[in-house]
This record gives sequence, C-alpha cells and structure tokens, in this order.
Amino acid sequence: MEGRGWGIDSYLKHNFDLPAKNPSEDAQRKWRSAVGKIVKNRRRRFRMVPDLDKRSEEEAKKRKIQEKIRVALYVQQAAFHFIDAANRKEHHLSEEVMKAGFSISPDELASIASGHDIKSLKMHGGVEGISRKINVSLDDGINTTDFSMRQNLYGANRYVEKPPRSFWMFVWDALQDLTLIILMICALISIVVGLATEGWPKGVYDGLGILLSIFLVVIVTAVSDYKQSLQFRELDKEKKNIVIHVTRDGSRQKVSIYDLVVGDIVHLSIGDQVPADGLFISGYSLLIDESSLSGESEPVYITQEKPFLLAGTTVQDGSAKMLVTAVGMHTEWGRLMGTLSQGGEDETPLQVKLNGVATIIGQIGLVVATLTFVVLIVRFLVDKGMHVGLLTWFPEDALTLLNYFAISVTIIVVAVPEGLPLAVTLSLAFAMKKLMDDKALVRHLSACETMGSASCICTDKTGTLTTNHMVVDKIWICEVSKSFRGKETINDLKAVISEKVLSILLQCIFENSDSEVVKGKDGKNTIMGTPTEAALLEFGLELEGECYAQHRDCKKLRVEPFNSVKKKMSVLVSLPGGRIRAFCKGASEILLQMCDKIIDSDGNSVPLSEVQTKNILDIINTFACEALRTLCLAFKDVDETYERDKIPADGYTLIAVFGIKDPVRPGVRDAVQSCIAAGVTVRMVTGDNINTAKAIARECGILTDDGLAIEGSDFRNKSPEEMKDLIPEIQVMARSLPLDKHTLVTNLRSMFHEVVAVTGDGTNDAPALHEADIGLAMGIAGTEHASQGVLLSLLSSCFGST
Ligand SMILES: Nc1ncnc2c1ncn2[C@@H]1O[C@H](COP(=O)(O)OP(=O)(O)OP(=O)(O)O)[C@@H](O)[C@H]1O
Ligand SMILES: [Ca+2]
Repeated sequence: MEGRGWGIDSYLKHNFDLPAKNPSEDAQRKWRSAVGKIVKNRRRRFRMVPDLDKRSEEEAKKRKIQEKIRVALYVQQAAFHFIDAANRKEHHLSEEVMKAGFSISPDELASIASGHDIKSLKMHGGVEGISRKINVSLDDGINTTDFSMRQNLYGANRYVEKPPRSFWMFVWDALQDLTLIILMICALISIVVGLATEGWPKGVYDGLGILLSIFLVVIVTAVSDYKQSLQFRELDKEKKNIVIHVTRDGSRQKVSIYDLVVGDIVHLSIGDQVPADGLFISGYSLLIDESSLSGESEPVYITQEKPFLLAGTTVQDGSAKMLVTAVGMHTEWGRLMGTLSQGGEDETPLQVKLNGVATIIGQIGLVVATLTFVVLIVRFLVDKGMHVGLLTWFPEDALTLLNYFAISVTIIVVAVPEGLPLAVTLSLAFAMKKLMDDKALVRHLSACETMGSASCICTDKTGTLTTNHMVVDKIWICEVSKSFRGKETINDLKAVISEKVLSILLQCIFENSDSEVVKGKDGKNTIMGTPTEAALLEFGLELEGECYAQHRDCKKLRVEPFNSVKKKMSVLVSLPGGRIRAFCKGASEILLQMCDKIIDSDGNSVPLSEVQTKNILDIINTFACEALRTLCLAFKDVDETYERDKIPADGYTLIAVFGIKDPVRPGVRDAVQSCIAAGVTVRMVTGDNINTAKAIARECGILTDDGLAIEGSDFRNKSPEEMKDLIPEIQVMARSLPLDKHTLVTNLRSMFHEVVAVTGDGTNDAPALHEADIGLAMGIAGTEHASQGVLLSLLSSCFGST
C-alpha cells in the first residue's frame, strides 16, 4: 500500500500507531472509537475480534482466580488444612461408583490434586493406594475395555464451551445494521404513502421491493456468518487437540487429549502440557511451570513427596509418568476456562489498516450521499417551483423525497465495505488451517498475515530443513569405522567386536533412553520417542537380533533426561550382579570431554591418550562434514558405595561414536533460493555440531562461501557492539542453547528492525518462538507423517503476498 500517494498509509500511521506485533490495547481502542463514529453496525464488523471491555473484565477475573489458586497452593496451605480439618466434607460413594468396583468418589479424588492435599493422599495409601482404588495397575495402565465406564463415572477430558450461537442470532445480528434499519423505515413509509396515494396493490410495489432486498441481504449475511462461526469452532478444536502418550493395556500408545480418562498413565516429557490433574508416579528432575495457572513465575520441582500435577501447566525439564486423577471440568484449569469465554483474536495489523480504509471510504460515502441528497432535493425544488409553485404539495412528492433519501442511504450501504476486514479474517483462518495440515502449529491468525512481510527467517535444522527421519549411518567403535550405506552390514560389525563390547553397547543403547520399543499386535516393533533415540534403538534392535530381553534386567537408579542445554542424557543402573554402572550419551564433543578412557576390542577400559583424543575428534568431524548428526556413547563403572543421588560427570569410558543421517527435505533448496531472491534472509540456528550444521546449510543453499557460521558459545560472549557487526553476517549458528536463539531474534528485531519469522520445535525453541514476530511451532518431535514441511509453506505464503 506504500507510496500510493493519496496518503491513506500516512493517515493510518498518524492516527493508529501500529507495530507489527501485538498492537497495544490503547491503539486498538483508539481506532475502534474512530470507526465507531461512522459505522453503526459495530457488532458485525467486530464479530471475530475480542470485545475489549469484556476482555479486560475477564483478565481481572482470571487474575483473581489465579490469586486464589496461588494462595491455596502456596501461601496459606497450613491454615487451609486447619480449616479443612474442621469442616472436612464427607464424601459418599455413589452406588454406580461402587458397582464399577472403584472405591473413591470423583469429587474426593479430584480434590486431592487440586488442593495439594497430602494428608488425604496419605490416608488413601499414597499414589499406589489411589491406583488400587480406581483399579489401575501403575505398570500396565487401564484396560481399554472399561474406557467408556470411566468416562461415564469420572467425566471426559473436555471443558464446557459456550453453546454455539444459533442461526437466528446471526439473523438478529445482521438486522442490527443501521443502514438496513433506515431502509426498513423507508420501506414502511413507502408502503403507507403508496397505499394512500396509489391504492392496493400498485402502491406497495416499491416498498415491498426494498423489503425483499433487505430480506435477501439479511439472509445471505446470516448464512455466511453462521458458516464462518462453525468453521472457527472447528479450527479451534483442532488447535487444542494434542496427542498424548499413555500406557494402556500394558503398552505405550498415543491418544488424543480428549480421550484421556481418570486412571490413565500419562508420559510427560520436556515441552509437554500437563493434560489433566494427576499424581506423579515416577520420573526424574521434573520441573513444572505453573504460571499459566497460578501466575507464580517460579517453576517447581515435582517429586514423590510433593506429587501433585495440575492441568494447564507445562513441563520445563525432565520426564515423568503421571496417574490422571481428574479430567475436564473437575480440574482447576477446567474451572478457570469455564469462567472465561475466551475473547477472540486480536486484530491483525492488516485488519486494523483495512478497518481504517473502510472507515475512510465510509466517510467519503457519507459525504457523497449527503451531496447527492442535497443535489436531488435542490433539483426537485427548482423543478417544482418552475412548474407548480412551491406551495402546492401532493402525496407523490413525499414519495419522491423518500425515494431520494433511499438513494442516498443506498450509496452509504454500497460504499462502506463492511465485509473487508471480515474477509481478511477468513482468508487468514484459511491459511492457518493449511499450515496446520502441514503440522505447523500457528496460535494466532496474525502470524499468517505477518508472514507475508517477514524480512528474515530463523529456522532450526531438525525437522524443518530435514525430514526428521533418522537412521544410524556410520559407527566408529574399537578403532574401526563401519558405514551402513554401502554393502557393509550389521554382521560385519559383529564380526569385529567382541561379545563383551557388544553387550555394553546394547546396554547403553537400551538402558539410556527415554524412548520405548513397543511390540504391536502384529508382532512388529514400533518405537515411541524422539527421532534421534529411535534411530539408536532401531540400530540396537538390529544388532541384537533375538536376545532382546537379555539386556533389560538392569534396574534404573537415576535418570537425568536429555535437554537442549546439557545436550546429553545419563542414567545410573544397578546391574544384575549388584554392580552399579552409569551410562551417558549426547553431543559428541561434549561427551568426549567427559571421557578419559576408551573401550578396547576385548571390552576393557584403557586410558585415552592425547593422540587418540585428537583422532576421535577427527572422526567426529569427518562424520559431521558428511552432514551426519554425531553422538557419543560412554559408560562408567562405580563401586557399590557410590552415592546414588547423582550421576558422575567425568571419568567415563568412551564406547562408540555414531553418525546419524537425517536427509534434507526435497524442495528446501529451491524454497531457500526463491526466498533469497525475494530479499528475505534465511538463517539456520541449530543445537547440532557446527560441521553438521554447515554441511546441511550448504546443501540447502543457506550457507554461502563468504557467509559466517558461528558456535553458540562464541556468539554468547560478544558485546552488543560486536553483535551489531556480527549479526548481519551470520548464516549458521551451531551448538546453540535455547537462549542464544532468543538473543539473536531479540537483536534482529531491536537492532535491525527486521520482521523475524522463527520456526522450531516447541521444546527448546519456545523462548525464541515467543519473541518472534511470527512463531511457527512444529508439532512435537516425531512427526511420523511426511508433510510438506513448515518451511515450504512458510515460504510459499511469503511469495503469495510479496
Ligand atoms: N535424546 C538424546 N539424548 C542424548 N543426546 C541427544 C539426544 N537428542 C539429541 N542429542 C544431542 O544433542 C544435540 C543437540 O540437541 P538440541 O535439542 O539442542 O538440538 P535440536 O533441537 O535437536 O536441533 P535443531 O535445533 O536443529 O532442531 C544433538 O546434536 C545430539 O548430539
Ligand atoms: Ca530444535
């Protein structure tokens, strides 16, 4: 719209201060009141956007509830218990519940988690006691056969929604239009006057004509509005439908969040939203962010001693299994959602602008209409004065005047482009749906729009540029390197390593993993978990052949789950003989620093010489330069007196270096090219090794010969001045921490005023996604279905509108 010369843009800029991201409430109010002066049918124009007054009212309500929750959970717990003890409610078991074989009432069960009621939990025998009372085995989960019974007794995991508005309410809304009301009055007057002057039936034709067109307008408007509202509901439902990992019938499976029932065993890992209220069964370093629920910004550790998990909170670190004790409206979150009737989406900048344009056009329409009316009247009076004199009046004259009035009103009706902002909402919703089909999660409509104006894209590597289908491609173990791309097979590998090495390798692969191998009904193994671990497990399965169970008799003492800051995962297990061993796997350079020994071909730990270390680094770099993700595996034996509350951080014995292949998505290179051609810079920010990152970036056309690739640790330590020089050059940032990506995005926005789009997986990229003008979160890792790819659709939408 820039540079059209007639100043709408400057007018808008002047009157409505509109940054690309989140226009302030003030700005929104300002232009709304400007619009309000001319457009009287506000209800329709603002239908898809929030009611600002209602919203601030709800915001206040929400804060009040949060405050209450906070007080209940943290501050006055002791006092509450005291009061509780005095008037503790007697919970009666209904007959239905007893008949089903359960021995705790839904209300009581729900109150344990929501009230953090440790006393009552103890009274019921802890988590185990509760699980017995609701007939669940903590190992095998519920039987799917009593799924619907549980849903009947304890409710389904859905929140009450406002009942959908009926069709007639949309008709009523459409009738509220001021111009239509004026026309209706015109029609009525026209009928009355017509009847008086021309009699039945000739006199009513005009009036009926107007009424018929009003009827048509109202019906068409109402039908289309109604259809849109249905579509919006659908979109909303899809947006909230997430996949949860649960254990049912003894095996891990995926279900929709809506199908969760009381008694389900849910697997939580970093980045997940807690889908229902529940109790912690087992897990490691589980850190929960409760801010959405209680407003409390400090995350809390959840342990066996304090095992309460609340719906609506998110997992910030660690992993765990939880027992669901309350779902849907029985949860605190459900109640919070129930009291609020979500206020709709904020206007996007384009919508705000269009509303401004619509308003200006409306004003012009008004002027023209008034002019027309005046001109017609003057002509009429002149005509009349010349022929019959101004003092004699006939009923037909009134009809003529009315007609003129109708003409002017019609001009206003036609001129004010009511549907314009609404049309944008619809097309954005359509774009959003399309992105969601591609497995990208877009939370706000405005993202779809701002996408068109992005000047810079920061993308992660795994899953966005690459397919996220990982397979082990190379392994280096006991001084030999094997590649599985050619004709070398697993058997070749087996031939060169001894039984003992093999056994340690398999132990490390299977014990040190958050993912699980699930045997399906057809006897086939499927792997549930992240792609990197899946690749290792698959390799392990192939290596091991039939002796799968043999390595599963270790007992896990401690686990430190993987996260993107540490970039490694470790476990402490006790071996069948009672010995204790630690395993560690993770980013190759980092792991190598933790090792001072290496396993030899007989399975003994021998000291690692400096030359060997250099050798291994070379191996890692050759793997990485072939665009392979590199991972090291290591172990350490500790004696039985070892304190079991932490896992050793050094002195490991290196077992093997893995090179995992994750091919680049077809089409990415072209997309990046056309992007650069359109003046949009593409940067890759990844947690992977710098050589891997460079190789992939080169393959995608992101890294050019004179471009800069930097490691996160170098970037972090630069001063703001240095960053100013550095940032425009950066094409690749490797081994980055979540915070590095955030810093880069913040600086790009503030120092260079770029409109930044960020793609990433919701887990480690969350801070950057939040900071960006446009954040595109990929569905949580392990998207099985090959999809067109977020980057591609992001790019295509960039071109659709530039
Ligand atoms: N489950 C895992 N256990 C141990 N180490 C892992 C695991 N997954 C990944 N790694 C290691 O951590 C490194 C980086 O992980 P990180 O999560 O920071 O990046 P990413 O998100 O996977 O990559 P990108 O940013 O490109 O999407 C990987 O290169 C790999 O060596
Ligand atoms: Ca990532």
